[in-house]
Amino acid sequence: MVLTELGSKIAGALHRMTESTVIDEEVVDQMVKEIGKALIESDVNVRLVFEIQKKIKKGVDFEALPPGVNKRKLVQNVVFDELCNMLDSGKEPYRPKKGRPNVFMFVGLQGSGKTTTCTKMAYYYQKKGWKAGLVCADTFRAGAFDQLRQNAAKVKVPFYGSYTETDPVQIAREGVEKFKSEKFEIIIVDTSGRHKQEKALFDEMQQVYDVLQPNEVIFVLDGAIGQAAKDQAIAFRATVDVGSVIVTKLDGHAKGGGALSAVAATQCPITFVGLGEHFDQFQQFEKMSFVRRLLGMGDLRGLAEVVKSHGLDKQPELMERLTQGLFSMRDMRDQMTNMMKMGSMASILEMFPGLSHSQLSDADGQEKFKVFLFIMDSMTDAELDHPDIRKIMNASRIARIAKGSGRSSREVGALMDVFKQFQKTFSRMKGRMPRNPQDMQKMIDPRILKQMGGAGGMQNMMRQLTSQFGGMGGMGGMGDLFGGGGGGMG
Ligand SMILES: Nc1nc2c(ncn2[C@@H]2O[C@H](COP(=O)(O)OP(=O)(O)OP(=O)(O)O)[C@@H](O)[C@H]2O)c(=O)[nH]1
Repeated sequence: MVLTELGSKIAGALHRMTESTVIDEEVVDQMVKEIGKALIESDVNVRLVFEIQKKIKKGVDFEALPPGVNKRKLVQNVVFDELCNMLDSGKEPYRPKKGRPNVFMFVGLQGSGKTTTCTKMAYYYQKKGWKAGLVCADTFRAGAFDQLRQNAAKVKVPFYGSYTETDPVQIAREGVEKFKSEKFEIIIVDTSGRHKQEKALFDEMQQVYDVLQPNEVIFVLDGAIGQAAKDQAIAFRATVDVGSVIVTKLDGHAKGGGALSAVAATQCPITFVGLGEHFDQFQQFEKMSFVRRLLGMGDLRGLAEVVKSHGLDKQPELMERLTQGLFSMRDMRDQMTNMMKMGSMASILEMFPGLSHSQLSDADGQEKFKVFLFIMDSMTDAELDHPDIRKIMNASRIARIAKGSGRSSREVGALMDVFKQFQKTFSRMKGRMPRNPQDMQKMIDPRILKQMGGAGGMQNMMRQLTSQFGGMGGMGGMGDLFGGGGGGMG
């Protein structure tokens, strides 16, 4: 889970603020204090935290507000914006281009997760239909060749390396030339992360860089180091032209907020984050999506990507029913089976509005899901297909299912709770998503609409969203998120 603790603390502070009967300066001050404390605990630089606090307070200057403004919404929006600003590097990373070679050189200290991340990125692009290849130019660490080769084999990405060649520059050049000649589009070069001396490491990096002239140098950074990330990023950038950063190990590390904000402060865009050891525990980093997930607001864009990359959008019947708010236990079983194939559940669940800070997010989703699948295997067809299984559940059914699956009645109850959450999420989708820009316009607060550049700006945004989700059902618009018509996640 991405920074669960930080997210739930900030979301908690916001929630307490919105629950107050009157929203005045005192209430906002308390919320700002709590948010600051949560950020500092996540190792965000103290000075930056003070700045954020000041900006939030300035942004919610009640005295300057015209009457009738919804203070709760305003405060929420200001906090959201300031968190996004904290993660904004202000620079755009290199965007690979289809149909031509895009060479990425990975740099980073040993143990940062560089080799794993090379594989994750190759796999990420391969799943999206790009022709990706991996080159091992780490000749210093004895096991590096085998590690990358085995990783590459696991995700079925072509690999280039040499057991015998000791010159990293030579291998990098040969590997990249080979992949270029075979019309590979994403060519990823893993370089060494350690040397006897730091200078030797930086010299080697520079030599590989000079020869390859990569399209982008990606600096891989361990998120667990918190705000110390700033010095590391600056040191690497002083040697090679680092274009972007991938922050790893954001799963379960309390200091992740510090690392992310520190990197942004160096004006290096973060492109992806690593969320576990699995090759698909890897997500594109986009500040607004990230903050939405952090605060438990869900992330439609990320969800759309997952839906698409796992072919869920190609199950029209299911999608049609989901968008009508119909969701049976069998549907949940099918989806859990699909999701099990993808590694940890946590990163998927946090994309669901309302599930982000749920009981499932903290625990190891995989293990819990296995138990749930055992339990569902002991249900009858009538139970699995019932439009609302909770209506027919009673003590004797629960006891029968528990006995049949070898689990406890409490675990059957927990499954029913999770089912309720899924059902709630999907029923919220029902009929909520507008099908065209005009409908959407009516739903949006006029001040926010103004910020979006008025009706024209919003239509532009809708068009962008349509093209983003366009391949998912052919009908266009976010209403097609799940391939069906009319639904949405509001
Ligand atoms: N929890 C977690 N572990 C990760 C993540 N990324 C990598 N790791 C683990 O971190 C450890 C080091 O990763 P490597 O990929 O071998 O690191 P490296 O930077 O290539 O190391 P050198 O080759 O020695 O330079 C491995 O155990 C990885 O499984 C992540 O996002 N989350």
